[in-house]
Amino acid sequence: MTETPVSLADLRREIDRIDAAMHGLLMERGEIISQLIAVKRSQETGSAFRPGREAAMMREIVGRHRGILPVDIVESIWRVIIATFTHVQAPYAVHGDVSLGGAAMRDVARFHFGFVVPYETHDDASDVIHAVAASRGDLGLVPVAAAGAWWRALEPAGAPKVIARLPFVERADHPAAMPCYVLSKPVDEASAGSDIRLYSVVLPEAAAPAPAGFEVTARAGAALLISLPGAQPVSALADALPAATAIHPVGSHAAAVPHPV
Ligand SMILES: O=C(O)C(=O)C[C@]1(C(=O)O)C=C[C@@H](O)C=C1
Repeated sequence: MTETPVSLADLRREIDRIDAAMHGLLMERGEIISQLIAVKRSQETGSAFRPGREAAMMREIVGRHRGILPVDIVESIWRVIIATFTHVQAPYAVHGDVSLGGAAMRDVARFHFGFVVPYETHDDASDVIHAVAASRGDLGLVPVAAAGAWWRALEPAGAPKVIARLPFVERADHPAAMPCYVLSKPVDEASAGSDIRLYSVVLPEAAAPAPAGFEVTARAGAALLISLPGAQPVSALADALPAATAIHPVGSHAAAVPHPV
């Protein structure tokens, strides 16, 4: 017996059913976010961002993804959902440092935060840090490779800190690939996801060698930005750098999600 081929109309009815279900679920998600706003207000203070939670969600989503839909789209859709629902909880803007290219920075901002969240450009990291510091709860985007010792402005206790590193999902052909740090006014480490802590280190002189066994994420003369995995205590850094004139925590971020996992 030959099977009756499924008609185009039947397939489109299936697509309509799935789209209606997805839209319904998104609206239901919105209702949960309304409840979450009330719970967060009563339990906590400060910013709505939970970058550690966001990284864990991306890990789950990328880990279970299968099929013909490119993982880029899945990542982008959920980034926009999460960023937009964060904006619904408490409006914020994203400030991008365009010193390494406006197009690449815009791609990073739009891919991860969508179009509802306002995006403003700045000529350098220092301007971004000022904008974040002067805001109620805005985010800054600074390329990891930005010039100068920009991270030194994050040293004072009340100054903005690194709370995430983008892209969350690490793969060779990422569509918004420029590595960037996300800055915000200080949040607690648990919220940021503390897989990797960042330290600003100042060596006694510009020519001094970087400490062996530590990942130097950025360097400008004597100023270093060092990434310390969660397992490595900061005392190890201090021990390796007896001559350092300063070691300051400047934030933390979740480890990237590798893809394929
Ligand atoms: O889980 C939370 O605390 C939320 O605010 C929800 C949510 C989301 O939309 O899933 C939004 C913002 C946070 O950064 C993390 C997740």
